[in-house]
Amino acid sequence: MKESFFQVVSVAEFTKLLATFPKAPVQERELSAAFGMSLAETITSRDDLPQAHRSSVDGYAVRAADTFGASESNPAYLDLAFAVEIQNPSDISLEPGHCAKITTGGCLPPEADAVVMVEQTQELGSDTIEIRKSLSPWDNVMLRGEDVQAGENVLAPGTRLDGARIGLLAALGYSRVLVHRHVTLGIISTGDEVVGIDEPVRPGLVRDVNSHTLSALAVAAGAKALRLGLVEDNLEALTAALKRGLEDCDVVIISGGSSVGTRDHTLEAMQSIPGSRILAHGIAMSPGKPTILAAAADKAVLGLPGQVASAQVVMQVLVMPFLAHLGGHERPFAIGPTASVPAKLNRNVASRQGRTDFIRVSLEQDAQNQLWATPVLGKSGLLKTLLQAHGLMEIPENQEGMTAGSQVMIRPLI
Ligand SMILES: Nc1nc2c(c(=O)[nH]1)N[C@H]1C(S)=C(S)[C@@H](COP(=O)(O)OP(=O)(O)OC[C@H]3O[C@@H](n4cnc5c(N)ncnc54)[C@H](O)[C@@H]3O)O[C@H]1N2
Ligand code: MOO
Repeated sequence: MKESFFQVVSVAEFTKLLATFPKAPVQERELSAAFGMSLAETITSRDDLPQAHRSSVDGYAVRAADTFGASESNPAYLDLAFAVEIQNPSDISLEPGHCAKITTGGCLPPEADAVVMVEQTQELGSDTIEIRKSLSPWDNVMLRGEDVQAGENVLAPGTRLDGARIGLLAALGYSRVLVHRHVTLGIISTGDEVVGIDEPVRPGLVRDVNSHTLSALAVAAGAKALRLGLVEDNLEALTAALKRGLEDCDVVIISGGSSVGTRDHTLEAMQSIPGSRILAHGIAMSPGKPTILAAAADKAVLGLPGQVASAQVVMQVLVMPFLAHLGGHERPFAIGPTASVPAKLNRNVASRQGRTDFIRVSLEQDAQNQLWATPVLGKSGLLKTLLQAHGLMEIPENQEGMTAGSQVMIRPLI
């Protein structure tokens, strides 16, 4: 007789186990190739950014006090002293009653403390400028050090390099950075009935959905995905595929065969790897109960349920944050790849205590911009529920369902 699930853990315990796996090694990379990766060093600014007070408009640098009270009907008149060249800051001080022509990004001359936009001025001859606007000190000026001050620690290890942070590193002159290298996830699909997506099917055969959805989601989590092929329900074949996968990848997922049926060999294949340890066989969650976690040396092997919706939910809730953790991201399990959105539940949902439920929900906005979540209930072997759902609502294990009207947080599906 087959064993039943014997090491069922809570979602929180499973997450803790995932967090024990070491982050990917550190490598130096061109900034242009580091987007989405996780920083492995502290970035300290060598300079003030901007390095000087810079104009944020095209116009005239002035002493703000010279414009006080100026308006369309009562303009101020200033003498044009000189024009500032954008690449060569002027060291000539701006005298009272004078202004200097300046372009966007130009450095303010000494004693100037504001810039009036050209649209609010009129040239009167070649050396007198009519100013029709009263300015406050530092109007239209990007102050020296306003972005970053010299010596400031601007980015911490674990920071994900998004567009804004790539821009900051470029501005600070970091053409190469230390990051955690990409994590490679290998995916094995198992099952005698599972065939390649180019194959014809008949009743009894299904095309391999899981390795395609899981690899797409791995890429969305910042990892590289390697589909390691289809393996029949055979322990030797599955063990051999897993061994090969562990040579080439940081993590291996086996999709299918994780339950306790006569043809479920995932657990045994994991146990066949010398020195491996089964850390969990079963999670107190739905869908996704038949999920397995093993450690082979310091690499993780995950057995995911074969059911298409279950595999995707486990991937989104647990494996994608895990890939982010391995990739070096800070707090990957707390934040996850995407933020949750608040919504109101529009009907009661039952749930069993002692198990975390991830309910698929569709979202709709009403005329008052209130987001309403409707549970999409259905079988985990069908694709339909995920096609109709926009997100997942978590019902914690200590709760017996949720009542209509409750404020809930929805984790968007990716
Ligand atoms: N006695 C029990 N039986 C089952 C339990 C249980 O607690 N006790 N849990 C059920 C739940 S929940 C799930 S989920 C499934 C998971 O089973 P496996 O992980 O062993 O998956 P398989 O049996 O291999 O496949 C299940 C189902 O999914 C289809 N499948 C598999 N791989 C793919 C793929 N790559 N692409 C598309 N579809 C795939 C497969 O044909 C099966 O229909 O266990 C229950 N049983
Ligand atoms: O736990 Mo299964 O993964 O519900 O379909």
